[in-house]
Amino acid sequence: MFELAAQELIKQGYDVLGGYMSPVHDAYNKRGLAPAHHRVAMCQLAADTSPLVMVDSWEAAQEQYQFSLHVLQHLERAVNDACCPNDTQVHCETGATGHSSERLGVGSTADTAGMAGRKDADVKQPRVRSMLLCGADMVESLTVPGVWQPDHVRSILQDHGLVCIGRIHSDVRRLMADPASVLHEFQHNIILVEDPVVNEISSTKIRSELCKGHTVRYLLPDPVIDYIQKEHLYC
Ligand SMILES: Nc1ncnc2c1ncn2[C@@H]1O[C@H](COP(=O)(O)OP(=O)(O)OP(=O)(O)O)[C@@H](O)[C@H]1O
Ligand SMILES: NC(=O)c1ccc[n+]([C@@H]2O[C@H](COP(=O)(O)O)[C@@H](O)[C@H]2O)c1
Repeated sequence: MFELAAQELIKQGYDVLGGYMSPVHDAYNKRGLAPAHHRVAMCQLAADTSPLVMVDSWEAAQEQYQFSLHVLQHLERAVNDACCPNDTQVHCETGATGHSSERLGVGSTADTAGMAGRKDADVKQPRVRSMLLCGADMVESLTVPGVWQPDHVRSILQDHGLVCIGRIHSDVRRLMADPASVLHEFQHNIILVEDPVVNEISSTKIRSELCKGHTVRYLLPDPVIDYIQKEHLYC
């Protein structure tokens, strides 16, 4: 997901600093999830060899569940504080065609955005913006009543933006074409990326295969598989 997102953003003229995986808080209570400290450790192992992807354990470490908007806000603050002190930052408006002066972090609530960046006290640095990276099923969920708070959806779309990786069974283009939809209103802030190699990988399916004792080799990085076996997760 991160590689596809970064490739598309760079093609569109963005300056991508990196991607963050942010494992969800245990209080999200999604069935089948391992405890957060194990998910943070597995994400770290998966990101270890990536020059792009990092892990942010802030969300998982909070006292209660955090909404995705607040995770994006935290990430943006943390990256900007680390990249450049306040007095060396400038806000950049994004033009319709050129984003080259904008620096981005991409966040995926996978149970995601990024940073690197030069620090030059003498030069005004553009502010980094965090974006939500997710699959098309999650973008669809933004329009399902009761799942997300409408003001959060507006802020995510307006202030941050979305990178959406296509998933079969999810038709985001159709939703975006509906003039009544918030996705239509903010379509200029939604970047759709089609995976050239369609994959139906789902974390629920992987957990289910693990539970049956079946192989998941090549679906997960080897160090993550080793960790799952060592910690006896998902069985
Ligand atoms: N194969 C995939 N293609 C595109 N996006 C994906 C894919 N798998 C996961 N994602 C996205 O990654 C994010 C985190 O997904 P999550 O960990 O909930 O896994 P999931 O596979 O969507 O879960 P489930 O098995 O419950 O559907 C979501 O935004 C989801 O849409
Ligand atoms: N209101 C919200 O901020 C909101 C609602 C639903 C899911 N999410 C996030 O989406 C991610 C994936 O959730 P699911 O695995 O349930 O699709 C999680 O990180 C979760 O926190 C956020």
